[in-house]
Amino acid sequence: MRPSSTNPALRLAGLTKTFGRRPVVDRVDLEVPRGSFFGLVGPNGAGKTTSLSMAVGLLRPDEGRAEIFGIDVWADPTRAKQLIGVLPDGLSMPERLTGPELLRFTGLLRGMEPRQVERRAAELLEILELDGAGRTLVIEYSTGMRKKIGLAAALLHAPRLLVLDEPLEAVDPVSAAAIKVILRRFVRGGGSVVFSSHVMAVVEQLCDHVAVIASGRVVASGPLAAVQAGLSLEERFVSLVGGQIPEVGELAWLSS
Ligand SMILES: Nc1ncnc2c1ncn2[C@@H]1O[C@H](COP(=O)(O)OP(=O)(O)OP(=O)(O)O)[C@@H](O)[C@H]1O
Repeated sequence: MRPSSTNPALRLAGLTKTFGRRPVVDRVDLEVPRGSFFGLVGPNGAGKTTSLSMAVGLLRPDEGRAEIFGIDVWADPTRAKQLIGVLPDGLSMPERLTGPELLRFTGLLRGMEPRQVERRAAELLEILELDGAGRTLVIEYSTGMRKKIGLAAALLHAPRLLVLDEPLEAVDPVSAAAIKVILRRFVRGGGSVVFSSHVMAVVEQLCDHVAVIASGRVVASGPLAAVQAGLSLEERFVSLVGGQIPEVGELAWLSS
């Protein structure tokens, strides 16, 4: 099975999710072109994680569609999920396994050949500097180590699209550099990446496309330079989202 050659890597159309009475994702339309490095930014609670969860088949939308290379994620999840690697927020994964065991488990679940799993797992553990923790259970991992093993699990089957929720959060600078190298190489090799981040500098450094989401709506989307509109991404973000630095003068008790 080959993904159709004309469809974007990811297309969200009218994606909507309501919790309680409030739509937290409100008719989101988004296109991630194939071969792009796509950044999704937005304030806390904007709906990034909820959108990405619906996009990859982890959370059922109330309305709208999510397509991966033209395949409807909710109508044909098996085909769609073969094409993606996902690093979800919060990362629920089997924790009473070591890193190598977790990758073996993931690879075999994906139907991979055991020797291929071993080979790729060893390479990923080494480049992500997790090989020294070969006997440590994932439950004992630090937050950054969990991100890294989650990323390794997402990469193992060589997907065509990576969907990553804050992949660099809590990751040390050396590992962050390794992750950036891996992701750039993945895109150079024809893969597509969409990731959420709060770090505008990282998005500017890595991405060729970006979307800004606020209160569940996409307020800007397209090639990075077009969205920036001559400003830094941070300035543009603040102007789009309408943020103001809050008054903190009342916290007098913080002064000694
Ligand atoms: N399961 C849930 N039940 C009720 N409300 C939820 C649920 N999941 C998310 N929300 C709400 O939906 C809104 C969007 O949350 P979401 O996690 O998608 O935002 P986000 O943009 O990823 O935020 P952050 O940048 O802080 O991670 C928030 O107001 C959140 O409280």
